[in-house]
Amino acid sequence: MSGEILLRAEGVGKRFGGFVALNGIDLEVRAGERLGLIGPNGSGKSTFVNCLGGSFPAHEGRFIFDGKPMAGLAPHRRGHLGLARTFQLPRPFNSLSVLENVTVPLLFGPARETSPAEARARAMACLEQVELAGRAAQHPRELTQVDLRRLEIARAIALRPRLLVADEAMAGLSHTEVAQMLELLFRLNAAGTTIIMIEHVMRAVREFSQRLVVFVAGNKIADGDPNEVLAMQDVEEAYLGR
Ligand SMILES: Nc1ncnc2c1ncn2[C@@H]1O[C@H](COP(=O)(O)OP(=O)(O)OP(=O)(O)O)[C@@H](O)[C@H]1O
Repeated sequence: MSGEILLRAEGVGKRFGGFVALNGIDLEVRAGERLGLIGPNGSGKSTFVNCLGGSFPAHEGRFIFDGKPMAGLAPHRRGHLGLARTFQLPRPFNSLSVLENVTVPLLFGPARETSPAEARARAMACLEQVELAGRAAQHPRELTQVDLRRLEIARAIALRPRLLVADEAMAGLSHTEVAQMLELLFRLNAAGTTIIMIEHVMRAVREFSQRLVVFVAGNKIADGDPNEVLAMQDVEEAYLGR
């Protein structure tokens, strides 16, 4: 099921002033894998994803994605290479329709050679994948929380990423909605997308992850089988606060 190494983080470190947000993180993700990344608030999960996506540079270490070092590449170039993410707080263009929200990145993003008609068709296919096609003409403010998160995923998968990082896609959703989002992420994974799930909803992480990584205070303290990792005493103490 899992293949070659798609992403390798080597000694990634990030400081904000004197504060160490990430401390020499080593991590490998295999193609096709479903990886869960958990940790208490402020443990560095989003900082790791921001460094990976190129929002800001790591102070030390490097990311190698699909065999290519990512240092110095702007976020849109990384998107072009097959990296995508969703954000904790969905940030759609509120003045555009749902369909336009997915079309625009295709027209003006790295794949801007796409014609408007092709972009529209591909955007519609993405909306179908996330079961939002029926709301294509609506505006984001008319969407429920779960549909906003579906839209966030549709925008992220528009460029057909090899790796999708879902950053707290379940936050604020009901039990049923969490199940629906899980089903969607499983489907994307089955279609070949490698997924890193950053999540506080433990039920979802347990069900989804083939492997679990734990960050605490900028350090990776565990990396392995989810049940074994969750049973580790320092994970319980640090993460679950016992
Ligand atoms: N741009 C920034 N400037 C200064 N400090 C920052 C910045 N971004 C993050 N931090 C700090 O780095 C630490 C790690 O934050 P990060 O958002 O990566 O944690 P997280 O594990 O994603 O937390 P959460 O689960 O709450 O989203 C926190 O102490 C945070 O305050």
